[in-house]
Amino acid sequence: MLSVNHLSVRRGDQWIIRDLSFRLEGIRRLFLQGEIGTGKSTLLQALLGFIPAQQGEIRLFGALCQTEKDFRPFRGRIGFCFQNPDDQLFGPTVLDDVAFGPLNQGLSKPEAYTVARRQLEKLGMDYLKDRSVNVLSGGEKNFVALAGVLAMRPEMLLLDEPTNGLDSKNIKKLTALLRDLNLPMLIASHDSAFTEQLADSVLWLRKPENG
Ligand SMILES: Nc1ncnc2c1ncn2[C@@H]1O[C@H](COP(=O)(O)OP(=O)(O)OP(=O)(O)O)[C@@H](O)[C@H]1O
Repeated sequence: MLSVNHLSVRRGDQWIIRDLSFRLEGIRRLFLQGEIGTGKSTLLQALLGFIPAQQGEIRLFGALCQTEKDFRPFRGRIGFCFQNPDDQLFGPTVLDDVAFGPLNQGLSKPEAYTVARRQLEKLGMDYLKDRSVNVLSGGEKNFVALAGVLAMRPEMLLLDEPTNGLDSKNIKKLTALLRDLNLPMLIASHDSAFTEQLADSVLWLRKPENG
């Protein structure tokens, strides 16, 4: 489903990821951990082709992805939540935002809005549906961004710090929700309790030698 072989990624004049290899197969939850700045977000973005890799191989669903164009057909099959949900919410309302993905996938307007409403209900967020995305709290934004991603029925999830802005009750809710999804997922998280609850395995990132 996802395989990474000897991947190296540079940002500016610094190597951020050096010679990294791993695979994500089956219904597994692989967590990315490491100190701040060790490249967790960089890796997730490289896996979607948003940041180019200098060396190594990324395969999505078996296909070798090298240029940005190679990644495009797979982005609709992979649900990605950015570390900052403001980077992916554009509304205007919560319901419009969640319906945007299904509309883009070719559903009719009534179908897309039905899917969006159901997804918000599943997350217990339907009470937000008519609100502007600009007035949501940080935690609400996280859940709405996740609803938008799940409404597209992804085959794999890449989540960047999904517990940011959530209180313990909502971290529990998110944990249960992700466990019930039965999807392969790669999750960057600094939250050790959340990781312990969900991770099948953990990949530790370290700062590479630069020079
Ligand atoms: N656009 C950029 N240009 C140059 N360097 C960048 C850029 N974006 C990030 N970096 C650097 O790349 C390194 C890795 O950043 P990244 O955000 O991937 O780390 P992270 O492990 O996700 O960190 P955190 O745990 O704080 O979220 C950091 O040193 C960061 O300063």
